[in-house]
Amino acid sequence: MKDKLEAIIENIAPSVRNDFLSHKDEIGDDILFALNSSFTSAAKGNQYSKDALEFINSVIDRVWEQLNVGNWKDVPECLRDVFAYASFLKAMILLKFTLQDDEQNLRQNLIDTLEAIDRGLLLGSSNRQELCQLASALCPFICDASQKFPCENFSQLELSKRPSITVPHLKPLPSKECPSIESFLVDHFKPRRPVKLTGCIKHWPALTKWDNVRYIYEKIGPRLVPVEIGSSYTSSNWSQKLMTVDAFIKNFFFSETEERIGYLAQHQLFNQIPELLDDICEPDYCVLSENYDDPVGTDVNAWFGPSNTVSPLHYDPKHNFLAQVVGKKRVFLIDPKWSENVYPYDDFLLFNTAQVDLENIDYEKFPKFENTEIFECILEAGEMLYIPPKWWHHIRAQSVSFSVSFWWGNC
Ligand SMILES: O=C(O)CCC(=O)C(=O)O
Ligand SMILES: [Fe+2]
Repeated sequence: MKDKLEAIIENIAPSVRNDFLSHKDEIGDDILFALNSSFTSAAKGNQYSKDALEFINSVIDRVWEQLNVGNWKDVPECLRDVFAYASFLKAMILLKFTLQDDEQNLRQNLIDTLEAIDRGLLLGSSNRQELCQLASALCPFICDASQKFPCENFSQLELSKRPSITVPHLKPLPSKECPSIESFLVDHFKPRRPVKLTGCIKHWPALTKWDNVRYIYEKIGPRLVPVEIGSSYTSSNWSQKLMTVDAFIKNFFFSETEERIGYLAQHQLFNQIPELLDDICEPDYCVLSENYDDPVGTDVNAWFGPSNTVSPLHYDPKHNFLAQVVGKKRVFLIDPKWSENVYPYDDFLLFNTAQVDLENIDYEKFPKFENTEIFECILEAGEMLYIPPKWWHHIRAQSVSFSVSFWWGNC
């Protein structure tokens, strides 16, 4: 194992160094000095590495503070690059310790190393390929092959115990079996009409693999991911925390005492762990676009959680396929022509979220909602829901659920 890890670092370290040296003008002299000297000590792997670790930690702390100032979209790219370089160097230094250290500290050192890499991937923007490669090489050494789980498959876990909510004026959403791209274009994409599609993702390996607890544990268990905690993002008890997938599953799927809901929601898991892309496939319909002159990619997000996660009524600006891989979800959809009836928040952060809560509708406060037409659909594993841009949707998981969303269409 040590030889393999050593070889990987030797192989990718020079390209990381070349990368930050080529950006030296944007990085600034003091940070460049810190990165360079950390690199030199880490490469030597001698007793100076402890100082190098402190040094690089201070760079990481400093950049982390700067990353947390203001709005995320305004953060300069170069700061995120520096965060990635520093994270890689921290991982390199920690791995050098690991390679010199005795077996006793080995696993903990590897866990700390992977945490540094994942933080680099979550907040940084450079050297993604190198960080991903190192992370996936570390994972098998951290997983415990003798780990026991309370059940083999997620779908064996008890179904939702909460009473289902009552919503008036429900209409069932139409469903189609794998239409041609042409008929999907004419009947749904152009007129922006939602539909449930069956038979389109049945070839995905994820459909059989992701229900298996051991598969998920071995593939992504040690990885650090953002988890939303609380009943929904509009509630006052809501927070976000970074934790490993393993801890997330233990605390929020298997624990009998945990009352709170945890949700790995709207996370670009496939950018962080690209090997998961082998298990899924972008739907062919995503070739459709509203503007072919200015191609933009598809945003792929993971939504993984226990029963009863709720995404409250909101809309998104792009076309969306929500593909259900494990478990089932109940979805409510409302045409944008009824937007006034759902009382969108005024707040600039929540402008795409409705004040009307479908879990508990307050008709006195929101009288116009009474006459709103609502489509309902139960999305089962193997099915895919087309949600057109600006369509309001409220989604509640009725079991453990793993979905993948594709936001696409360039509008
Ligand atoms: O599945 C969910 O909880 C929400 C999904 C969603 O809002 C989306 O894909 O845009
Ligand atoms: Fe959404």
